[in-house]
Amino acid sequence: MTESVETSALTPSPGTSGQTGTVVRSTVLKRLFKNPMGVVAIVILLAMAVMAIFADVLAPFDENFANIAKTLAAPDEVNILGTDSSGRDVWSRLLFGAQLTLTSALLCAAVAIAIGLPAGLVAGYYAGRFEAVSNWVVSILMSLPGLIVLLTIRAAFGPSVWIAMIAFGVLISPSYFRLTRSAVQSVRNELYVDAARVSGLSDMRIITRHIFSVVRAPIIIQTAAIAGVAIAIQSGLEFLGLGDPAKATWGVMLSEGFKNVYLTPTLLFWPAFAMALTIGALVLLGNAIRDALEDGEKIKHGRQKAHQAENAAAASATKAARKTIAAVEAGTEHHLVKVTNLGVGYPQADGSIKKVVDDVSFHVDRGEILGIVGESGSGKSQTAFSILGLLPDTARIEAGAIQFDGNYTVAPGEDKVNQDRLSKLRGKRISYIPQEPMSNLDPAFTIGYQLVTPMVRVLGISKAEATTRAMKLLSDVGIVNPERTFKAYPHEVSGGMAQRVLIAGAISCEPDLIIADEPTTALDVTVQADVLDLIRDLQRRLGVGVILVTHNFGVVADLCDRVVVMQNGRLVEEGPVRDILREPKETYTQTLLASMLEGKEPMSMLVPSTSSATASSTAKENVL
Ligand SMILES: Nc1ncnc2c1ncn2[C@@H]1O[C@H](COP(=O)(O)OP(=O)(O)OP(=O)(O)O)[C@@H](O)[C@H]1O
Repeated sequence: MTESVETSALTPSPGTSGQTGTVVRSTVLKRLFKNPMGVVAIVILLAMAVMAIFADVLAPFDENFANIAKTLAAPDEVNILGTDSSGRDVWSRLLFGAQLTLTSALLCAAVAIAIGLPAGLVAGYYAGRFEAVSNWVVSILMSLPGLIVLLTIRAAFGPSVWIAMIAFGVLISPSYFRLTRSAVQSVRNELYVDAARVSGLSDMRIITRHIFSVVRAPIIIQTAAIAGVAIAIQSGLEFLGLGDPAKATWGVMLSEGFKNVYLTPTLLFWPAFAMALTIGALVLLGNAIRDALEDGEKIKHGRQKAHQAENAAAASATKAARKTIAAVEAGTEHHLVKVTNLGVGYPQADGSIKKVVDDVSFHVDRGEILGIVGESGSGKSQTAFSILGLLPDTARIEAGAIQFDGNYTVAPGEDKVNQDRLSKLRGKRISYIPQEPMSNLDPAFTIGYQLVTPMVRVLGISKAEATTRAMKLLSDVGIVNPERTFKAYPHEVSGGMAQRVLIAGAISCEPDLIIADEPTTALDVTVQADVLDLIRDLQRRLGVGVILVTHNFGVVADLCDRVVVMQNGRLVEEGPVRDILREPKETYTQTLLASMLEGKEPMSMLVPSTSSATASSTAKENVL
């Protein structure tokens, strides 16, 4: 779990799950170095850092060494950038200025992080009183006029750049607080955080290990921006003459340069140039990090570049293939759906492909219910989504073909589901019953509206006609009071009713194929049987083909004609349900069957029952 959490923090794309955080971190760095913008920014910042660190060695003079015999001098071999109005070497002051300006900017960011980050983490995670109090403090800090506060502090403590930057760090800390708090709020109820809690991890460990990883990336980006702002603010104050004249900072140099702008404009140019370069590099670095973290896109582009030549050849082959895609393999046209050697994969950050469906073949005919069964993660939904054309953008069809009613939706050689072809079928000839009824109904519209609109659009019937039809459909799916449900909003009906509504929606446009993805998982056991009966009944009446995705062999036994068993993305066994239930050939199928609730003895019987064996075998026979 830790790995996936770390991964998700750095690479929001789902396509990276399953990798270790280390792999992802190293690829983020790799991508950063591949980005010219990032490289330029890093080179500039490194150069500035070297200037600052080795100022004592690199500077030919002390920052305040003044040669009054040589004021406002033009550049020569001794003073390579000339001298200022007091005869001080501009190059030496620039170097010492880099030291002070950069470290004080970092101090400002460090103070802001030290206050804003932990407060944001705790407020976001615990909410409640701490969050309320922090919000108050943050509101007060944000309402303070920053410049006036800094001027007051300067008046009270003198012209110390350190004190000014610490104060500015405090003033700017709400930006870190708010950033962190919102990021934490968005994940604190995620299942993996709950799982970490349930597994007994302490709050501190959950926050530092699971939650902190979510804010790490935005904090880095924010810090690049804040450091730039700190340099600008600090220089601004010094430019106004509020800095310590005894210290060489870029702001102080700017102020002095301005006084002599007509005599020696370069005095103003050099510190301004150094500042612009540094702030620009910080902004570029922030952008480059952000781009490097936008994993999915980058992987896509990276792969596109890496395979440009390959793709060009493939594209022309695909074009040629497209012209001839109309003809599916002879003798297979009658199948409603035929999936042939399907492979689905996700490109990973390290350039590899994570195969989630591998060499899967099956077919579904009209009037038939095919069950796809397998444990969680076996690739059932990915197979169903390939047929529906609902795979995420990052997914690639690695191999094989899919045909619907005698035409390819994914022709051999194509690496994406053809959305042009699918959009003509989806919602019209192919419909979908999802797993989570509630989250698939829009809470902003009534159920009636959500049923009527697609019918008007797809079937081209009038609104009145669609309304009558919707009422009938609601009654067909067993809703007792169709009028009331029609007018209700999704939150006003139960989960079972919502699933019935979705089933009504799925059959409303008279499809040829219904794909139901775990249609009963989110429902109460008492409602599950009703919904399964309803699907069976509708399928018989309407003669549609159904693909039922489930992890439950009991559902398969109840409903399906044939079954496909999947494990780790591969097809393990296929056949008529009766045969598979009676004589499963593969060990995996036997294990799945054994895990069915029916046919099992209670695990902890208080009184051993001699009749349990008989009862369990009777239960299994009932299933069969
Ligand atoms: N966007 C994605 N990027 C990378 N891998 C993914 C993505 N979506 C799914 N997977 C992976 O594909 C594999 C198969 O997932 P799929 O959803 O098909 O499983 P399933 O058998 O339907 O399981 P469940 O019953 O839990 O939904 C899993 O290992 C999953 O992690």
